[in-house]
Amino acid sequence: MLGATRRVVGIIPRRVRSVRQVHGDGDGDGDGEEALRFYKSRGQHILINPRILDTIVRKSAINPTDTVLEIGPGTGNLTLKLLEAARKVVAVEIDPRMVQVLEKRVLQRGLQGKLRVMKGDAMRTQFPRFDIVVANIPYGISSPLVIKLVYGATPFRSATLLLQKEFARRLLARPGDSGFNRLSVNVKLLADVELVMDVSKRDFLPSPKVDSSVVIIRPKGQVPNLDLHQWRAFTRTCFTHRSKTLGASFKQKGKLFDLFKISNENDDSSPHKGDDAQDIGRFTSFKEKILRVLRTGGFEDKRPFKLSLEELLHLHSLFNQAGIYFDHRRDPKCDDRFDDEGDDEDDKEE
Ligand SMILES: C[S@@+](CC[C@H](N)C(=O)[O-])C[C@H]1O[C@@H](n2cnc3c(N)ncnc32)[C@H](O)[C@@H]1O
Repeated sequence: MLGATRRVVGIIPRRVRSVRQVHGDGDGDGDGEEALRFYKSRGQHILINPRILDTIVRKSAINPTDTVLEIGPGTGNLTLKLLEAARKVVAVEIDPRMVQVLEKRVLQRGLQGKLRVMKGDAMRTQFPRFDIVVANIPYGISSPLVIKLVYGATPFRSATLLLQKEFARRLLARPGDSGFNRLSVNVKLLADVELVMDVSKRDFLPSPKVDSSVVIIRPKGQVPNLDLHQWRAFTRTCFTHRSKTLGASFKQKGKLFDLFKISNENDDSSPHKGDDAQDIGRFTSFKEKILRVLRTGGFEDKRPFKLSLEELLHLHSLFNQAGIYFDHRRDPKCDDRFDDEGDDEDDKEE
């Protein structure tokens, strides 16, 4: 949307030089240095501090044999450094204007043989094989993108990501921390996250309203033996109201009914399936079964954001042992659904 954009060139003359530096060769010959409009709606905040760019590349520990996946290369400030360090860079960019500038700059350096540009939405793109991810991503897709990487089918060594600071804190949060939510626990199940550094809003052009942080996500060597769809549906149910007790959360009629339907669908042997009167009776005993599981495990009075990963895994297995499921889709190979993990109902209220 045009109203949401910010035309940097022209408004702030002092910055014109910087804008040329971010998307041209900076020699002032006008070659590839035409004014670019940066779209806020696309998260177009270009990282212009060379010290931060160098640190990101150094901390990523790129091997010369690596294929690096970069999401949102923009005008290529990071891409050029990645191309020097890696065997190959696969860059996924949605904005054709950015692709044009990027390809021109890469050509000028003679590095085009190492770059593969995939034009399109990273959330709709099937990533090819890669060893590591290094990216200053558009913040609007942080949550689904992190889940797409961590829960995706492609094994990788690490993902160095520049993220909104608050979002990064959620990835780093521990049980009991105010930021600990469904995203934190889902990422924690499969990966370790390390904070590299905080980055000021002044290091971008145009400056965003928020500060940023660089983190490194490293997939764990061992993946727990459980159906990840079931797990993610389970954490969605638990964290809808992060600070309510699980007893109160699971007593909500809508939630109970959804679970009843899912568990009922899974129980093909039920002799009373489809019988209304029997269904009411079965719904009541289903509710009691849920509460029994919570009580037996000592979870009824616990709040999800205070539970450790191990405790949540234990509760999940207790539910499954009792025949209670959270998602009717049972195909663990199906990994194409990456909904937003961060927004539980309590977050929306904040
Ligand atoms: C924060 S800028 C980063 C630019 C550059 N990597 C840098 O560090 O300066 C984000 C980039 O992601 C692109 N982008 C936004 N949404 C995208 C999406 N869904 N898929 C792929 N690229 C996207 C934007 O066009 C923009 O170039």
